[in-house]
Amino acid sequence: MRPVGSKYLLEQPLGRGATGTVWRARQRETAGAEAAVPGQPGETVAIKVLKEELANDADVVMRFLRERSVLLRLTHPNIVRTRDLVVEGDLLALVMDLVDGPDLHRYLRENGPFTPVAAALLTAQVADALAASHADGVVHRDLKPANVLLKTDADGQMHPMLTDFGIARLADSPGLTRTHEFVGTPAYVAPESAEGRPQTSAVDIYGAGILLYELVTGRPPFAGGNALEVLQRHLSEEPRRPSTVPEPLWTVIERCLRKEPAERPSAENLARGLRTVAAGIGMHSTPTQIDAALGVAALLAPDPAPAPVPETPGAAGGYDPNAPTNVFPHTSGAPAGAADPTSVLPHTGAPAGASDATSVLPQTGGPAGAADPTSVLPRTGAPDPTAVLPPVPPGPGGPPQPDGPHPWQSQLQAARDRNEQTQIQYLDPGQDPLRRAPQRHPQQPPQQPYPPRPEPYGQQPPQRPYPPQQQPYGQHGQHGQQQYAPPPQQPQPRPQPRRQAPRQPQPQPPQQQQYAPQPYAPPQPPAPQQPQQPDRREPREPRERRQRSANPMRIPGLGCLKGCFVSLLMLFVAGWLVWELTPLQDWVAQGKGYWDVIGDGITTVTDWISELGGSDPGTGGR
Ligand SMILES: Nc1ncnc2c1ncn2[C@@H]1O[C@H](COP(=O)(O)OP(=O)(O)OP(=O)(O)O)[C@@H](O)[C@H]1O
Repeated sequence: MRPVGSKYLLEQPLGRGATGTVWRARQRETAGAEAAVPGQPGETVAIKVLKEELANDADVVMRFLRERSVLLRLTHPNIVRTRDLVVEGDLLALVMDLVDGPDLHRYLRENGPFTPVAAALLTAQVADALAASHADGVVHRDLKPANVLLKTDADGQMHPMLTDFGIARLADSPGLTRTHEFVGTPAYVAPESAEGRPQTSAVDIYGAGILLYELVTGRPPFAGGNALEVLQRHLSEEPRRPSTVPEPLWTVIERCLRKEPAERPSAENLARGLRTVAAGIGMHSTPTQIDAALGVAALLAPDPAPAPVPETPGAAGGYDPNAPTNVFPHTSGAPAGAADPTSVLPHTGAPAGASDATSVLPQTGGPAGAADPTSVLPRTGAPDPTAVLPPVPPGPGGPPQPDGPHPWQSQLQAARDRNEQTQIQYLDPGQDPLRRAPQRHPQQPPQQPYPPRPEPYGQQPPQRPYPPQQQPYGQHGQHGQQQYAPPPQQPQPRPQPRRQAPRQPQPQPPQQQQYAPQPYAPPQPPAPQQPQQPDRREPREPRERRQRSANPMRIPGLGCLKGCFVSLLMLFVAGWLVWELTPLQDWVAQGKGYWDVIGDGITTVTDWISELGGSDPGTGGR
């Protein structure tokens, strides 16, 4: 068991993420006044120990200190509370409430998608948490199922708890993002983050839209392919409505996933809209509730003053001068200088004497032209591509100076260039040189050069096989958060056939029947496929089944049993013919040896020749 500071003992790792490892830990002593929750000796907590490379980054340490008061004061029933922040030597750790339950990512993997009602109600609570944090000026920026923990309360209900607030921002380091390419998860990244445009709290709404989509379908809308391809899809592809998503819920998802941040709803309106939808798509919805759900678009007004994300880590406000004294209580045993604020902060270039925590998230961006270092794609129209990486004052131990474009910039630019150069041309099959070659199967009609791509969501992961009366999420119209949470004592049954369902798609009754029988149009057919997927392979022609030879006498290379048998038969017959038709029998009877027989044969032939010569002397004498 490893101590963290003087107050905590790490007991057991709970999981590892991109930014660190989360441990189950125990409190040794009550923390000091600097902690938001002093805790009691023996209490169990969760501690996220940030990766060494983060802890060793002076810029990260500075922001860790600067934002501590923001993180510590962020409290909401759907936010995992940060109790304390520990800086000790080269260790940075966040002490949190321990949430005894799986994260949504794991839960989805193990239980399959949620019903639309359940997904809407769950996401509404996540939106509540976002509304609270946005009101406080804090943008999460890494919203994804893995960052939503499911907490089981005393009455056995589960609630979503948003965690990892501030971590994405802590990980925003020019040095780190240059060497580690990307902070964030491509499947959940908003287009403006991907492109390096200024970010606001609307990035969290985009994340909530992706999360909601994944809850009802089992997968995020833009997934598959490498990270770069996924980012491109965020930028250019419109999400399509899967047939299992009811229309009002799709209205919400679609609004959250708008490419233009200003068109996305505020977190507060999102929560309200989702509850309205949940009430109107249930099995027992009243006509009024159904009408309200169908008109949900009117509720989804954007945030008139979205919380901005500071563009440059070094330029965001200043640090709390009180913070070091609050945060370094455990450093007595640390190596000299390592945790000393005076040895860390000067390298960061942070303006000295900056004020309180509210200044951590300034209302204005950083220097013009600078962009968020977590941006992975170049800002459109930025005069200087290196502007993606803001200047960082050099200093011993400080992050390295940027000296060129971000690796992602070059990669994406190259990919874009490739895309622009590639012209899709549809060839007449008769003109296609590849098709002019002799055809193996001339009887087959020529195929289309680009057959339509199969609908990727055509095979939706199966929904939970709850009969309606067991649907824990189907009880709509009762807005209490307790209403839809699945009781953990009754783990969702997952009969074997469900697991196999994706491989053996069964004709299923439309999912909508389960929760919204009346108002919705029948599932729409998938939108026609854009023809710009040139790299889709044509489906392979089914191979002809190998057939056994119809000719029983065929001896392929004498390699088979039949061949051997026939060869033996032929040898036997040949042997018999030799025995019968040659003087072999006489020779054997006379006991002659092989060479005697040969010698006799030669003598016979020469005698016969000389006889021939002697019997026709006249011929020879003429
Ligand atoms: N407060 C907590 N209580 C209990 N378990 C937690 C807590 N916070 C995180 N975990 C668990 O720890 C594991 C790792 O969490 P972490 O946040 O590091 O992962 P991640 O979100 O995938 O990574 P990252 O956000 O750094 O990219 C997860 O499985 C999560 O369920």
